[in-house]
Amino acid sequence: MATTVDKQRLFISVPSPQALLARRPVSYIAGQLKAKLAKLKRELLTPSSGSGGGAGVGFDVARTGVASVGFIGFPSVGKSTLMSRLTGQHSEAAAYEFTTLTTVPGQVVYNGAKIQILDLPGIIQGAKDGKGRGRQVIAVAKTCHLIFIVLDVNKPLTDKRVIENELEGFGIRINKSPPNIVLKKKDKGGINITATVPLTHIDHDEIKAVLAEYRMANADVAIRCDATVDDLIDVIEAKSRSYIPVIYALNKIDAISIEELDLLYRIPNACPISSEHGWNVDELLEQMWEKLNLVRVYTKPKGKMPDYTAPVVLRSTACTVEDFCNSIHKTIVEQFKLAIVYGKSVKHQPQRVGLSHELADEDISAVLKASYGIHKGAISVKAAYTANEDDHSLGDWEVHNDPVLVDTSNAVDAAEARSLGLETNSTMAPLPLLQPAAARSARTRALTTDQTSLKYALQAAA
Ligand SMILES: Nc1nc2c(ncn2[C@@H]2O[C@H](COP(=O)(O)OP(=O)(O)OP(=O)(O)O)[C@@H](O)[C@H]2O)c(=O)[nH]1
Ligand SMILES: [Mg+2]
Repeated sequence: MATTVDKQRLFISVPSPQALLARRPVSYIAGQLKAKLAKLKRELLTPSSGSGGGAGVGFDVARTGVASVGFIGFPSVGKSTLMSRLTGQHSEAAAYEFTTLTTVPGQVVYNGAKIQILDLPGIIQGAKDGKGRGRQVIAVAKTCHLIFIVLDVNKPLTDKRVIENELEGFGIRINKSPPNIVLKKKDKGGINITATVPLTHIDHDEIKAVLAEYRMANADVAIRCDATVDDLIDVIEAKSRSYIPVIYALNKIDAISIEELDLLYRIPNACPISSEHGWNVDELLEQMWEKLNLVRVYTKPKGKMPDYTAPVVLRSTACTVEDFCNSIHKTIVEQFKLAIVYGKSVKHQPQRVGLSHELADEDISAVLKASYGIHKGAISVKAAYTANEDDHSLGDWEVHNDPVLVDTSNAVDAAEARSLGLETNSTMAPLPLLQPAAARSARTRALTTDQTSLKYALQAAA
């Protein structure tokens, strides 16, 4: 009898093989729970057929300029006052909360770049969970290239953390770059984890738990940073994450002492300002420029100094010669021959480069198109254009930046050519901007910048 009881006790105290298998290390369970939570959060924030987290009516606005900057902050911290100060665009500002109810767009031109500024309604704690119109507001901020978190220096600094949490909870990663983790799904072979640095925040069980939660049974995971579970989840959830730089605009410094101001300067990525008085707004713009990381490319007409007044501004993520050409006119790439570049992006000054070359800030670039050679007949046109005469901006650009080269020495009467503003020597001098009337003249039809005339010139020369 006693033996039976003992057997029963033994049976109860020893778990079954299935239970043993099911038992997982604590880190596995922690990873599983974090992954489950991240999935649920994403489902909550993903708009389901027209409702939910997307930007609603009056919130999303047409994007203009090369980059956009959104203002996020509690109500009445001075966002609209700052907007009016930076752009000259009036945005209603008042001493009561929730003065701004929709997105108010404006524009600032800085270093030749047109930057869109979006004044947004104030948000409150719980915004990401749908309080107020918080989700719509943060959804607009999530599509911006830079966010100004505007804080009132008279309010507790804990407000900064609250706003950061709201943005983080919405998938915005502040002043961070994507974690250096490469995840490759496979068809078979199980999970293969390699790490090039010691992992102090995560172990293999946790990684496997997260991958299992996302139904990844076969994958290569290459970790090249001391990653956390959240980093791994961010890589898996990459589609719903936005890595956006942030500047903390610490507003209303007119109401604090110099000693307090000194303390504010210690906060990283912060800029103390007074939008009402316009104090230190210049520094804010400088910081904005640095964070936006834009690339200015100056165009250079042949035989002339580069045009420093109107750079072509590109984003650093799309700054190849092809992007440069496309930002001027999409037809340029079709006729592209080579670009001559001076500046930081090239080893030799100047250097001939192709479409895939990446340009650097303050580079100087001249684009050459495929040449048309007409050696018979009256006029020799070495380079020609297909610009539409009606498209004035393109015509201007082309003539100023890649001028038609004309050898008029052997055919066109020197005096007549001079009266048309053409060079008459044989050195293939750049052709100045042609007047439409002159362009229509029969004698000079071949010299116009439109395609019809070019065809005529080719026929006449044949
Ligand atoms: N002392 C001081 N007051 C300021 C400053 N900037 C704004 N204010 C005042 O703060 C109040 C709120 O300004 P708004 O610009 O309307 O604030 P907001 O953040 O746009 O507010 P909501 O649209 O409600 O979210 C107004 O009474 C402004 O005059 C500043 O630099 N110093
Ligand atoms: Mg406002």
